[in-house]
This record gives sequence, structure tokens and C-alpha cells, in this order.
Amino acid sequence: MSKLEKLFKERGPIKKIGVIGMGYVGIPSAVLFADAPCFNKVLGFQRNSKSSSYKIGMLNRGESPLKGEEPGLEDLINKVVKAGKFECTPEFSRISELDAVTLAIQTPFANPKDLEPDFSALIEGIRNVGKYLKPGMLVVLESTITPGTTEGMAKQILEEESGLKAGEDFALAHAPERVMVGRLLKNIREHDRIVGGINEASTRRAIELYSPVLTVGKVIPMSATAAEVTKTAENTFRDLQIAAINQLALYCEAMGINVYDVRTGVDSLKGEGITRAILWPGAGVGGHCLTKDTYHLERGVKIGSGQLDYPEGADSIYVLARKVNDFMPVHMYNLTVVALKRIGKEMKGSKIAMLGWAFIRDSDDARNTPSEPYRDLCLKAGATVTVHDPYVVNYPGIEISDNLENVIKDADAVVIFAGHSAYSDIKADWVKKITGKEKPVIVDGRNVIEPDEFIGKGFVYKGIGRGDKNEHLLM
Ligand SMILES: NC(=O)c1ccc[n+]([C@@H]2O[C@H](COP(=O)([O-])OP(=O)(O)OC[C@H]3O[C@@H](n4cnc5c(N)ncnc54)[C@H](O)[C@@H]3O)[C@@H](O)[C@H]2O)c1
Ligand SMILES: CC(=O)N[C@@H]1[C@@H](OP(=O)(O)OP(=O)(O)OC[C@H]2O[C@@H](n3ccc(=O)[nH]c3=O)[C@H](O)[C@@H]2O)O[C@H](CO)[C@@H](O)[C@@H]1O
Repeated sequence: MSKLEKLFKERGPIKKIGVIGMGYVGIPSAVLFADAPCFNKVLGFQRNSKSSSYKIGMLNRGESPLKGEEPGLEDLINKVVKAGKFECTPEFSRISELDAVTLAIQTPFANPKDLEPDFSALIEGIRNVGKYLKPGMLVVLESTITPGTTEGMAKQILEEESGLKAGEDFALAHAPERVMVGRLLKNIREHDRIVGGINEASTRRAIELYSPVLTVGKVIPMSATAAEVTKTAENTFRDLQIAAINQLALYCEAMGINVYDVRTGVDSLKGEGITRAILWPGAGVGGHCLTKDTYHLERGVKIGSGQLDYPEGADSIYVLARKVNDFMPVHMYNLTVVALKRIGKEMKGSKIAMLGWAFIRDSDDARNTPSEPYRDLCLKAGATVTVHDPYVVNYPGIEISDNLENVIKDADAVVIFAGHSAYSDIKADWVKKITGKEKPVIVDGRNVIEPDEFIGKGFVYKGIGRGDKNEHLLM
């Protein structure tokens, strides 16, 4: 039996748990641990920062500080607080009371341009854990991090601060979060859980921590670095799949065919390992996952110790996929310019009505929205831009209205960016009347309208992947 396993034996099964970072990941994670009968107490650690200290009081009153609908979450917080099984605190010294502590701290990119992650908040959290770390404890990083971080930076800081040895005196693992806002509890309970320790004993101790909260999902054990690569790769692959269909859409436009016919054809190949994972083309890829995780993966292979063997001078297909997806708002701009030209207009002096600011349909989440680069291009070219969104109420520096008529009024071009369900009901007659234009332009970035209805009413139509309609005769 290893030294670490002896320490676990002395300590007994995990009973007291700490979760650092009371956010979208940490709160549901903490209350699910607290709700598990085999655990006695969970402490939620939240630093007393100006922007987030309000969460401490709310949580200890059994209220959820998270925005938006989270089915079951507030009831569960209430339940475990009332049962005395969960408490939120800014007292990091209480970490020393625990058997296990997880870190669910944000890891944003300092700025979208240089794609260097900002680990400062996470490092502060890791330091605090190190300061109060005791022999036999388990430390788990849940944040999305660059592959190599657990075995590297995190291990180093924890050992420096505690004077203990990772893998011998304490267990260290990575267990990435796969939650989606809006279904946090369901995702944690039902998704399979990737659990990666820096050694076998750490992995086993982490499995003991996560198994009780899983209902449908099962634990998938691996090394800590493999767990970090799994998380970043699963989003990199989704981004790659989206880029593949976006590139096909551009090809179909160039070849004068309908990408949706091709998609139906390709998608018809099913089963026996021949299924093609063909997704949906669109006006771009936003969000806080797919726009970043590729770069975490790319950094991981750069800071990794091994020598990468790859075609000389070739771009990573993953980075290329990012470039294709980031090109889609530019393509939307190019489609708008060509359409305006057909009616003798230019971007300069035109009024562009944008429908959709959220990065994903029927959501108020606008993080890294592809609508923003498109709007910037239009403004730079001298157009005026109005923005409609039924869900996004505010966004720094942008005026967004939920009044469709006001946004579309007098527009030269109506450009659909988000696939909000509301947009599939807009009628060509109504839009034309509100624009007051003989030949308005409509550009459909999410395939939500019927091209012939608008072409028949005199619109200049452009749609992503609609090579069969984009050169239509003007009615
Ligand atoms: N939100 C999601 O849907 C989602 C999904 C998958 C993965 N993730 C990953 O999970 C991690 C956490 O994301 P999130 O959405 O929960 O972030 P969040 O911003 O909602 O929550 C982070 C919390 O940690 C607190 N915090 C920051 N530094 C701290 C410190 N040093 N000590 C204690 N508390 C501190 C913040 O005040 C905040 O309350 C990120 O790495 C993210 O990439 C998030
Ligand atoms: C836990 C976690 O990390 N979860 C991630 C999260 O990702 P997310 O919240 O960023 O949402 P996505 O659905 O990936 O959309 C991103 C952008 O891509 C555009 N898009 C999408 C599909 C398509 O066919 N064509 C497109 O153009 C869309 O408009 C939007 O702008 O949830 C996904 C499950 O939804 C998960 O798989 C994914 O791991």
C-alpha cells in the first residue's frame, strides 16, 4: 500500500468537501455533493470580491445567485442549507477541515485577440488551497485549463505552499465540467464524468468523490493530462465539425447549389460506423467554450515536453477550423455588400437591421457573439446599424431593442444572425412594408426564412449555403 493510500485509510472515506468558486459550475456541483447521503458537509468558498461577495449571503439564505432558469437548483440549495449540509464562506482557512476540495474558478482569455488564458483567479484559488492543505486530502481542478496545467503549474504551487508532495502526501486530479447553462444539475448527474489523477491512487480517490452524484452518467478514469485534453478536444472537435459544414456551405454557394440538399444526402448515411457527423452551417460560432478551447489544446501541445511531428509549415486543422468559423460573419458582410450592390446601393449610408445578438438560438447568452464583428464591419464601412434581440436586454456599448418594427423601420437590409424561433415567423409583406423600400435586402444567416416568399415579394435574397437562390432574378 502506498503512503497516500495509508493516509486515506487513516482518514477514512471522504466526508467533508469544499468547492472553491460559487459560479455556474461550483454552485450546482457543491449542492449535489451536499445532497449525497454519504457526505456530511460541504463548504462553498467564495472570495469576498466586490463583484461576487453578494453570493455568500444569498447562498446561505438558500437562494441561487445565478441568472436564468436552472430547473431544481434553488430548491436544492434551500434543502441542503436547511439540512445544515451546505454553507458558503469566505474563510479559506476552513479548507484544513476537509477531506476533498474542488476548484471551479473562471479561466477566461485575457483578451480574445492574443488568446492567452488568464489563470490569475485560478492561481489565487490554488494558492489558498496549498496554504491550508493537509496530508491525505484530495484536490481536484474542475476549471477548463490548458493540458499540462494540473501536472505542471497546479502541482508546483500546491507543493510550494504546503511543503507536501503531490501523489504521495495528497491526491491531485482534474475532472472537467461539461455543464450547459440552463441544465446544470441534469448535466452533472447525467453526463459521463472524466476523472484524471496524477497517479492511480489520486484517480481512485477522485472516483470516490464523484460517483455518488452521478445518476445516469458513469466515471471514465484516465490520467490528469488526458482529462485536460479530453475536455479541450471535445469542444475542438465540435468547432471542427461546424467549420466543415461552413466550408461546404461556401463551396455550395460557389457551385450554385443548396447546401441543405447536400446535408440531407450526406446525413442519410447512417449506422455501422459510417454515420457522418454533419452539423449546421451558420453566420458564425460564438460562446465561451468553442471559441477558446481549441487554443487551450494548441497551447497544451506547445508547452508539452514531447516533440510534435506534423506536416511542415501546415496550419493545425483545428486552428484553420477556428479561422473558417470566424470568417462566417465576414461572409455575411460580403453577402450584404453584394446584395446592396444589386440595387445600386453601398454599405456607406445604408441602414442595416440586425436580427439576433445572442450567440445561440432562443438564449440571452451573447458571449463572443459572431454578431459583433459583423456590426463592426458595417459601421467601419459607414453604414448605420440597428440591433434586435428578444432575449438579450443589454450588452456593453450596444443598443439592443426587442421591438422588431422599430429596428427594421426604413432598413435597406435585414440581416438574420441568430436562429431565434421568433424570426421564422416574419412575413415578407410585413418586413417590406416596415422597411418602406421597393427592393429591400434580406440576408439569412441561420436558414430560418423561406427564400421564394421573399424573392417573390421583390427582396434581394442571400442565404448561407443557398447557392441555388443567391443569384435569383430580381422580381
Ligand atoms: N459555465 C459553463 O457553462 C461552463 C461549462 C463548462 C466548463 N466551464 C468552466 O468552469 C470554470 C468555471 O466557470 P463558471 O462559469 O462557473 O465561472 P463563474 O465566473 O460563473 O464562477 C467562478 C466563481 O469563482 C469565484 N472566484 C474567482 N476567483 C476565486 C478565488 N480565487 N477564490 C474563490 N472564488 C473565486 C468568482 O467570484 C465566481 O463566483 C471555467 O474554467 C469554465 O471554463 C464552465
Ligand atoms: C460543457 C460545454 O463545454 N458544452 C459546450 C456547449 O457549447 P456552446 O454552449 O458554445 O453551444 P454550441 O451548441 O456548441 O454552439 C456554439 C456556437 O456554434 C454555433 N453552431 C452550433 C452548432 C451547429 O451545428 N452550427 C453552428 O453554427 C452556434 O450558433 C453557436 O454560436 O454546448 C454544446 C452542446 O450544445 C456542447 O457540445 C459543448 O461541449
